[in-house]
Amino acid sequence: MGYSSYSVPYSTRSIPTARPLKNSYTRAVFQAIFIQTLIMNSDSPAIFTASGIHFSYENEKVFSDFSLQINQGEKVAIKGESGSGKTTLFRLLLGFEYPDEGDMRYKEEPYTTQLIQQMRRELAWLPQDLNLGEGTVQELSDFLFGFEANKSQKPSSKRLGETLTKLGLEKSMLNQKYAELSTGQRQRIGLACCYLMNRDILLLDEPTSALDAQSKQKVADLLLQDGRTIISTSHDEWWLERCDRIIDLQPEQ
Ligand SMILES: Nc1ncnc2c1ncn2[C@@H]1O[C@H](COP(=O)(O)OP(=O)(O)OP(=O)(O)O)[C@@H](O)[C@H]1O
Repeated sequence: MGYSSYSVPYSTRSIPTARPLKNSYTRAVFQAIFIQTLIMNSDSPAIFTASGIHFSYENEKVFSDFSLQINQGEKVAIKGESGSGKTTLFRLLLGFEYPDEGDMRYKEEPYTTQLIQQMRRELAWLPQDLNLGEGTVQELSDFLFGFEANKSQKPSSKRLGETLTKLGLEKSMLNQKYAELSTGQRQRIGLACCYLMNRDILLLDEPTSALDAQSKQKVADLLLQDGRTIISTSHDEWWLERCDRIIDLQPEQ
């Protein structure tokens, strides 16, 4: 079975908001600003363009004539039933898989080895089952920001602690063993590191799957409020409602 996609038009979605709105005036202003942002986004340059993609694993057709475009600054969520190809789509965007047919572009340039390397330096990817291994949260951050590509963004312990606080975690968690934390705590630590890498594009696999309502709100406040391009996969209606656009991977009729 192959999957095609459609995007839910903005007009049928509720206006996303990450903060409670105090009164109708605030709401009107916020909506005006938000609608303006959408209009600006529609003119924004394309970051990823996939046209007429066909992709199969050995015995499994995943995409058949699949196309999408994601523009700079958009907050896009990819949804679809289990096995519909969300992770595979990420792998295609990241250049870990190659389409059997079709055209993949990053910033309007066709994929080449060199372009894929450049693209990976310009984005941060948070996989769903992030296993950072042994060590304290501080040690793991030191490890991640020890890579050549991340060195220039290495946060001080103070900044790292402050970011954890913004996500509802205690600063003292820096000294705790990562492996001994809860799934939701680990998820927020991954999100904090992704955020601190300061890349223009974030690919987030199920960013709120293990979080309660309060923690989700903090994640949305941190990640959905700036001009970065955010592409996420999600089954979470709460998160989907707060993204600008949903790409729904639908089984072919
Ligand atoms: N490495 C692989 N080799 C062969 N088939 C694969 C491979 N990875 C995924 N598949 C198959 O491709 C299809 C799409 O898988 P994918 O992991 O992209 O779906 P998904 O939407 O991310 O699912 P989930 O929501 O369960 O994570 C599935 O039928 C899966 O079995």
